[in-house]
Amino acid sequence: MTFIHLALSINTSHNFTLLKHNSFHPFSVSVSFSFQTIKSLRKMDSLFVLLQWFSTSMAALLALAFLYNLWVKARMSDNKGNKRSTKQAPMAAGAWPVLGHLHLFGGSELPHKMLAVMADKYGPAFTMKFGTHRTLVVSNTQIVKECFTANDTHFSNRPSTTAFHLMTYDNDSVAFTPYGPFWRELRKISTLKLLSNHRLQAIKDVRVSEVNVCFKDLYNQWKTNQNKRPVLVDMKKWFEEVSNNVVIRVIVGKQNFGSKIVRGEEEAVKYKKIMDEVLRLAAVPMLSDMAPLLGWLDLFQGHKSAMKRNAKEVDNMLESWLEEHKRKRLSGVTGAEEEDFMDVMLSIMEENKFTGRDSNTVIKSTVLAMIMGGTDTTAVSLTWIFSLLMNNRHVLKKAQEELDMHVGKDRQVEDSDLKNLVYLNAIVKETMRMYPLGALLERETKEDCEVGGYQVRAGTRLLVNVWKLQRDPSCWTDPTEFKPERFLTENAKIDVGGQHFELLPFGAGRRVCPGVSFALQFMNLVLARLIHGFELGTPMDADVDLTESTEGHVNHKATPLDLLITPRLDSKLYDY
Ligand code: HEM
Repeated sequence: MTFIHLALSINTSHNFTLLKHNSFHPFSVSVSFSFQTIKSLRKMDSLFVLLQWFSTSMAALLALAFLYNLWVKARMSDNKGNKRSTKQAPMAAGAWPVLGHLHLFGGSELPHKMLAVMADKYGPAFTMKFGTHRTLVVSNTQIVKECFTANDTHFSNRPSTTAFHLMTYDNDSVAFTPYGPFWRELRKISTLKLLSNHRLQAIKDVRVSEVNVCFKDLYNQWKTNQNKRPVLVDMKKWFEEVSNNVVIRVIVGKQNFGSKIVRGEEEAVKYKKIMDEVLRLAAVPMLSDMAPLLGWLDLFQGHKSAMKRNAKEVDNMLESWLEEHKRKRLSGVTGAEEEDFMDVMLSIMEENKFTGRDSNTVIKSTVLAMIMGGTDTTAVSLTWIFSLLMNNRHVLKKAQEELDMHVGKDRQVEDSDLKNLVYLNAIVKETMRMYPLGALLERETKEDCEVGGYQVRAGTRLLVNVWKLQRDPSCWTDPTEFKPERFLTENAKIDVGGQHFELLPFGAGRRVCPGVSFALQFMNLVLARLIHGFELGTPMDADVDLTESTEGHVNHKATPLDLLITPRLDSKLYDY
């Protein structure tokens, strides 16, 4: 009401001023005409009704304009009332209706490399349209820092896809559920009960024993090799095997599971088949995810029904593991020291039910998120580490010297040695700098915010070009060269935990990867054991092909990594 009154008084006095001062002005003709018209109308009965109608309409209009103005002002200022920019980040040229810039992708060029070239043209923050999704692409340390510090709560949702929705219980999953109390609780449980340094220490023996199984197997491959010459090993497969051994053991308690995949045991082989299918289908581009208008075309490809079929198999597998765990708990077989992550989740869910959520689904989704987060990622990273080492033999030699100095040649490397192996640690960081698995990090804004001086509207997707960031010449000297030494000298203080925005292989902010310590501890142990215990070579001493693959969600090496392996320690040390 107050606004209407205010508007009314402004309206009246304004008209009056006009009438008074414009008598001889060219405008005065019309103004005095209106004045005269109103005068004569006053004589008619309807004059007051008309005047009332006119002023009420004007008042309503002005009130609306006033409210609109307030709303615009509110959009233009943040929670603290500071003025927000109205500037929009530049939009890349070449967007098509419906598809946006999607048509530019899908060729042989890797998306992160294409976006890096575009950033050189449009700047460190620019906008694109992926189908109907407006997306802000950022690739500069300062701007990325703004996203994950001042604006972190805004950017704390991760967009899902049809594949993840159908196959990974995304709404109940720590990896995809929207930021909020449920996510916070799941994240706390996963961190405290599986991924914290304390928990990693507690399950150290289990982890190391699973690594040992694979090393024993590697040694036996050489031992049974004719004439005990170097044996050629498919290292990509071997890394998958060892990472599955460790992750499946600590999460669902199954021993030597990854090794059984190779030996052909039914359950392990079935698991591998199902998980490979999840990864394959998750990499299939679905039009409905980008341009809902064209979503009907997905029907012709049949991927959606394949996803549903596979989701059923994933669920059956997890359900049978859950039933096994419940039976064991009922029979009292599980002691506290033998508890795996699924056991821990079961006991937590017995006491702490999430309202409106099915406990079994929450357990299955969390277990699946940990398996998916922990296996492929570490195996692919190890493949990159060894590929780079084979192409930089001086680095390999220096790492072996560090091991010989700290560990000697009379015993195997232990978990406790890792903290002293600074050069090895630098090799891992340098590899993750050059070949980040998540070359593009994706998030979504929940609210309007400002990034790099540009207005970002709620619902906009954020794409951080980690690959470009980690090769930025203003942050890194000789950025395209493999130089682990940089992490011992000029970049010694930079780590991978998400606090240094020029190096983000595990992401940043609230949704940073919770498995950083788990992954580093595991990868450093495998790296140390392998280069300490074996001489490594390539067939014909050739360089390893470093082509990155355009398929899938992680940035992996396109071709196999076959290495020649020969033990370098006394044979009695291989009886792990
Ligand atoms: C070399 C190994 C690994 C790499 C490079 C990696 C990388 C990443 C990245 C880039 C993200 C997204 C972070 C963000 O949005 O800011 C992520 C999320 C996640 N990772 Fe990892 N990861 C690795 C190992 C692991 C392991 C070992 C686990 C668990 C056993 C794990 C579990 C997860 C989970 C659950 C999330 C989702 C977190 C959330 O949304 O709250 N990751 N990881």
